[in-house]
Amino acid sequence: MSLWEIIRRLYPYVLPHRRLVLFTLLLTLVGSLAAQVNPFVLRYTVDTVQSMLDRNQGLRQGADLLLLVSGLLLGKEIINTFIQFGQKFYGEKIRISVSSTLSQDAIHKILNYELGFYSDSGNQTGKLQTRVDRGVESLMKLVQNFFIDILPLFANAIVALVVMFTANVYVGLVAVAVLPVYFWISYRQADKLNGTRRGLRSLRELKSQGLVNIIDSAVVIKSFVRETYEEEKQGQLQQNLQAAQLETRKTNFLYDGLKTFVEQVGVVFIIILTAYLVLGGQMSIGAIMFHILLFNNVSAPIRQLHRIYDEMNEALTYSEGFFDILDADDAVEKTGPLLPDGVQGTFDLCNVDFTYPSGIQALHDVCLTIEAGKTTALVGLSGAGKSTIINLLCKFYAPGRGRLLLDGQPLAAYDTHALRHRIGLVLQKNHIFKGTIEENIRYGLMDATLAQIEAAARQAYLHDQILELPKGYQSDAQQLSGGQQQRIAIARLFLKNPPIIFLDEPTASLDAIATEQIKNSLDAIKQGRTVVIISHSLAQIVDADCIYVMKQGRMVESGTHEQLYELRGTYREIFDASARSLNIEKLAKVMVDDGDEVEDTAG
Ligand SMILES: Nc1ncnc2c1ncn2[C@@H]1O[C@H](COP(=O)(O)OP(=O)(O)OP(=O)(O)O)[C@@H](O)[C@H]1O
Repeated sequence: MSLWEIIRRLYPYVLPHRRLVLFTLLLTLVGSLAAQVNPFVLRYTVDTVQSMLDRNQGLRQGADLLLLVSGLLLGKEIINTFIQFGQKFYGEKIRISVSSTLSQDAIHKILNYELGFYSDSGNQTGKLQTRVDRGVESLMKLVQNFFIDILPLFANAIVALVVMFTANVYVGLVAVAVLPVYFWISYRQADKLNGTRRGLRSLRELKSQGLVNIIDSAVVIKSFVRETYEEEKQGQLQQNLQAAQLETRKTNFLYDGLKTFVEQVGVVFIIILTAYLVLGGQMSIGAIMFHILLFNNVSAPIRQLHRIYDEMNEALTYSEGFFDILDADDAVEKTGPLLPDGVQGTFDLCNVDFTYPSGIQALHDVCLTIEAGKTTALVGLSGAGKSTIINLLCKFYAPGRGRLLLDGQPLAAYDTHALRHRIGLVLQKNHIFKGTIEENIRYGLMDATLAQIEAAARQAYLHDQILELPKGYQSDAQQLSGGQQQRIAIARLFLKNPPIIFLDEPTASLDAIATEQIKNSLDAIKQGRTVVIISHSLAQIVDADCIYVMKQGRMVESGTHEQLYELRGTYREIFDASARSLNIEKLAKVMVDDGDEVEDTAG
C-alpha cells in the first residue's frame, strides 16, 4: 500500500473533522512564524548591545533593551505554549476520533462476515486481533505524527529556510546543501532499523505469547514436570530479544552520532560564512546568532526524520492488512428477501456437497429431510459431518453443490437474521461471555424480565444452584463449572423460545443427574417444534422420529431406531459399541437383581 493510498483511505475518516483540521493548520502556521521570533530578537539584541558598547554606554542605558527583549521572548513563549497545546490537543482529538471510527468500522465488518472468514488462516482469532490493533495503531501514529510532528516541524523548517534565503542567498544555500546528506543518513538509519525493529517486535510477541502459554498450560507443564524445559525455551527467547535490543540501540547511537556530526559541520560552515560576511561589512555581528538559530529550526525536523520515516513504513506495512479486513466485501454474510415468519421448519438437503474454506470436504452428496414439528437425530462417528449439516442449516456456510431448501424455498433466499431469530442452537461447548449469570442468560432475549430469566434458569435446572452462590444471578458466569455453563446455554434457549431447535451434543458435559433433568426439560420444549439433535448418547436419540446415520461425510442409513437396529448396518454397529462401552449387560443384570430383591421383599 502506498502512502498516497493510505491518505486516500483516511480522507473520509478525517473529513468530518475538517474544521478542526483547518484550525490545527492555522495554529501550525502561527506556530512556525512564532518559532522564528528568537533568531530575530537575538540578532537585534546582539547588534544593539554591540552599538551601545561602541558608544561606551553601560548597564543603565541597556536596561530598556533588556526589558524589551525579555518581554518579547516571554510573550512569544506564552503564545507558543498555547499554540503547542492547541496543536497537540486538537491533533490528538482528531487522532482519537479517527482511531475509534476505524476500530468500530473493523468490528462492524468482522461481525457481518460469514464464518468462513474467521477460519481463513490469516484471520484466526489472534491474527485478526493483531491485524486490527496494529493497523489502527500504526495509522494513528501516522495521523498523530502528521499533526504533532511532521506538520509543525516542517512548517518551521520551511519558514526558517525562507528567512535564511531572504537574509543571504549563500547562507540559505549552505543550509539547503546539508539537507540531502542528512536525508540520506536518516533514510539509511530508518531502513536499518526497519529490519531490526520488525525482528524485535516479533520476538516481543513471542515472549509475551510464551508467558500466556505458560499460564494456560500450567497444569500440563507441572504434571509432566517440564518446568526446566519451558524455562530454557523462554531463556533462549530472552537472549535473542536482548541481542535484537542491543542491535537497535547500536544502530541508533551510530546514526544519531553521524547526524549530529553533519549538523555541526553545517553550523561550522554557516558560522564561517556569516563571519566572513560580517568582517566584510555586509552584515551586522548579530547575524551569526541569527543564522545559527535559523539553521537549528531547519535541522530540528530532520533530526526526527528517521522516526517519522520508520513510523510511515510501519503504517505502510500494517495498514494493508487492516484495510483488507475492511474491504473483504465478498465475505459479508449473504441474505435474502424472504421472511421466515410462517415457516413450518421442513428442511430438505438434496445431493449436497460441502467443502470448508480450508479445503476439507465434509459432506458428499448428502440427501435428507428434516420434517417440521418432528425430532430428527444425526448419528455417526466423530468427523462424520453431523455438525457441518447444522452449520449449513443455520446458514453459517452455504453448500457448494446441491439444494438446501426450507419449506420448499432455497435457504439462501431467506433473510439470514430473521431466520436465525427462529433458530435455537445449543452446542457441546457454548460460549460464556465475561459478565454475570443474569447477563449471560439474557443473551437469549435481551429485554427479558428477571422473572423470565429465573423461569428459564429453573427449566434448565440451574436456578437452585444459582441461589446457592454468594452473589446469586450477579455471580461471574465464567467461574461456573462446565456443566453449569452448559445449563446457561440451555436456559438461553428456553428464553429465546424458538420454533426450530438444533442441539449438538447438548448434554455432553453434564453429570448423569443433570443429563436426566435436562433431557426431561428438552423433551418438554421439543413438543411441536422442529428439532435436530446430534448426540453420541443413545438415550438422546432412540426416541427421535427419524434418525440419519452418517459416515465419512455421506448419509448411509435412515429410519427409526427399531428399523435401523434391525438393519444391522452402521447404526447397529454404533449402537452395539455404545452398549458395550456402557457395560449395559452388567447394568441390566444389577437392575434385574435389584428388581427381584424388591419383589422378594414385597412377597
Ligand atoms: N471450521 C472448520 N474448518 C475446516 N474443517 C472443519 C471445520 N469444522 C469441521 N471441519 C472438518 O469437517 C469434517 C466434519 O466435521 P464435523 O464437525 O461436521 O463432524 P461431526 O460428525 O460433527 O464430528 P463430532 O462428532 O466429533 O463433533 C471433519 O473432518 C472436520 O475436521
